[in-house]
Amino acid sequence: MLSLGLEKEIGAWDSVLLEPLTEDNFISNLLQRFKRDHIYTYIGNVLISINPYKKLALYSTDLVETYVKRGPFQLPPHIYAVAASAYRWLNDRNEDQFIIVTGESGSGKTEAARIVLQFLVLVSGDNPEVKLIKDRLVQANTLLEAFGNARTMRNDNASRFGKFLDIEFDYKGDPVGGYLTYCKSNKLEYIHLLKSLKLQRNVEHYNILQINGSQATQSDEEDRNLFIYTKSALNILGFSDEKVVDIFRIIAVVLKLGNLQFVPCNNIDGTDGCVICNEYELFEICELLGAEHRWLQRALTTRQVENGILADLNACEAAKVRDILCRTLYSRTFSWLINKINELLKVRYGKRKTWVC
Ligand SMILES: Nc1ncnc2c1ncn2[C@@H]1O[C@H](COP(=O)(O)OP(=O)(O)OP(=O)(O)O)[C@@H](O)[C@H]1O
Repeated sequence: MLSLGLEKEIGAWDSVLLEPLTEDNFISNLLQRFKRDHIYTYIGNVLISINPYKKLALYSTDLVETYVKRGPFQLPPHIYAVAASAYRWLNDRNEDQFIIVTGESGSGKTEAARIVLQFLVLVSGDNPEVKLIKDRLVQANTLLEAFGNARTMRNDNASRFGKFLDIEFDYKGDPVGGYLTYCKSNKLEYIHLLKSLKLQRNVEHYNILQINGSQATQSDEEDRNLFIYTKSALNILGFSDEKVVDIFRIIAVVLKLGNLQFVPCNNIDGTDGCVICNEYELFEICELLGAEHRWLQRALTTRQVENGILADLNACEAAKVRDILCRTLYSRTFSWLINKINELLKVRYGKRKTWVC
């Protein structure tokens, strides 16, 4: 069994016990503990977690069991203690539970929510029906990250939306379904972020790997695995192969649309117009969409001024139209995906209580 290392514990587990309780003492207690890899500290019944940005031996099945058996504050602060306490209240007192995870970008919220979900998977029942629901909850989370997270300056896996995962339980404390709600933020709308979407890296690197095979770097390998993982999550959630291909086709269209470049040109009548300088991309997009080339070209470079009369867009306007099309395609695909996931997670029979994370 993983040692709890109680003898190595340092500082105050609970900040409210600090004497005197000043900001300086509070920070230096957190720092002292963090230096010894004690990333968790309580402040009353709130858990403070400091991102270690490295793998620590803090999570295991044995430790889950230990925290399930013991009450809060009997063991060092841990996210398992929070999850165990919520699970206990849910079962023993039949009360709905909320776990609110908050912090700045890169502070470890996504990771914390994932650890809580893993905890739930380990402590709840194992009959085939429950197992199926648990698999779906975990895969739903994987898909949300793949489609809704992107690499930013601060975080390789930054969420571009806020989310509520509502898990519903039966009277035995086993999950019977769930419901995902996401708050679309502007972050998901910014087109330049599409360039760093995790899925893009996956799709791109997967293609590169297909061609280059053995020359894969470690990060290519990682991206390839993520791509395969995402694909298998879609399959586990019950998306048909045909639907999976459709989803990746739309992602490819969005990425290729983003590559289109418009160069200014002058029309005979003296007005500004533009042409697409990398037309091969447009041909590929049309092939993926099953659309006719001249129609898409017209839609991107002109606008209707009156019934049947078209006016050319300048290069800047055309780029805006391209971006709006990308954004709309991506955000509708994302909403469609969430709706499909929710259909799959829907409770089939009477629920008893709720846990929201
Ligand atoms: N408990 C942890 N142990 C080890 N590494 C961690 C832990 N929590 C977070 N990390 C690391 O920090 C990175 C950023 O964490 P995470 O994505 O959870 O942040 P976040 O708060 O959800 O950010 P955002 O708000 O931008 O989505 C993770 O990819 C992981 O590498």
